[in-house]
Amino acid sequence: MKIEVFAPASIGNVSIGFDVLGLAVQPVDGTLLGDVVTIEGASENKLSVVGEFASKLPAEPEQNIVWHCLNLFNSYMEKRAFQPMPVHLTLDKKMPVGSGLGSSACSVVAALVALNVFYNKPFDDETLLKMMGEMEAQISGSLHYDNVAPCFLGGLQLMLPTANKVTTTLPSFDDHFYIMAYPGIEVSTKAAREVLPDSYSRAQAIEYGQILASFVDACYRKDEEQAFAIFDDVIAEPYRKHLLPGFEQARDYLMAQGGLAVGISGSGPTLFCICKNEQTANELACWLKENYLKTPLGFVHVCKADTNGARVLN
Ligand SMILES: Nc1ncnc2c1ncn2[C@@H]1O[C@H](COP(=O)(O)OP(=O)(O)O)[C@@H](O)[C@H]1O
Ligand SMILES: N[C@@H](CCOP(=O)(O)O)C(=O)O
Repeated sequence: MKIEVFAPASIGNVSIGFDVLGLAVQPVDGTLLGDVVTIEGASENKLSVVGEFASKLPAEPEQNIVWHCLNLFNSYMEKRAFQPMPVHLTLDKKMPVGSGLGSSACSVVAALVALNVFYNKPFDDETLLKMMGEMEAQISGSLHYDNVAPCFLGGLQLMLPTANKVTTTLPSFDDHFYIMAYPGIEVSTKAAREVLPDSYSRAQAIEYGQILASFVDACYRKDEEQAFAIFDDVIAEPYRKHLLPGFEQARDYLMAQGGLAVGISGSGPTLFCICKNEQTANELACWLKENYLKTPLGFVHVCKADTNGARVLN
């Protein structure tokens, strides 16, 4: 039996919900923007890494997060007195690393979903999410679910403060277009977390809470005007924007040309821009290709919300 699982790219934070809001996205042209993990039985555990961005990962398979996922999954199996089997995992690394597109989350989610399907789903979604969070924390230095949750479950996910339920799906603006512009340079999530202040003022806390609450309320009422009226990232963008060459100029241009909102996807350097109609999205995508990309590895995709999340391909 051979199982192939795809896990999509995501926008961490979505500007206004630092560590607590995330949206899965898929290009409208059908490109698979995400990682694919294939699993099959084998005589011993093995990980092969292929794909466009395979060379950007550690050469030793044991240092790949997919290998850590296998070990973690097997330890959960043993705790439940299930006997894990040796498997051959193949990671098709389609996602650039350190991109702000939730690249490590794609590998983590695809690997853990593939393992769970291979063993006929011994673990429920909540248990899998906890495993995914643990793996993401290992890479970025602290626990945040805003990439793994949308990547796994699809759509717009709001992380909850409760212990027994990690995330809930918000009604998203599914008709809108999300332009994703990856400039082709790397920004490490761990390093981009280290530039943030340890504490924020009372005024900043009030502003953050008010903007996020206003957006969530608007999602439920499909009130686009309220949702995007104030879409300011007061937690991360002011401290991270210097890591993204040309971000401020691009944001100002895109907003002046009809973008509804512009922000840093995850910890960057990918920029996202939300548009109401496809023609504007295509025009702004062309401008970003010419003005925001820094190396030949960069790309721009016009996307929609991916409401499916991780899925078996075959
Ligand atoms: N399968 C994998 N996918 C992505 N990164 C991986 C993987 N395995 C190990 N890594 C390492 O984890 C780190 C991921 O960096 P990070 O900035 O968190 O990426 P991203 O923001 O794109 O998720 C890099 O040092 C990378 O070498
Ligand atoms: N909330 C995190 C999101 C990181 O996303 P990534 O795609 O850059 O890994 C943060 O902003 O640190």
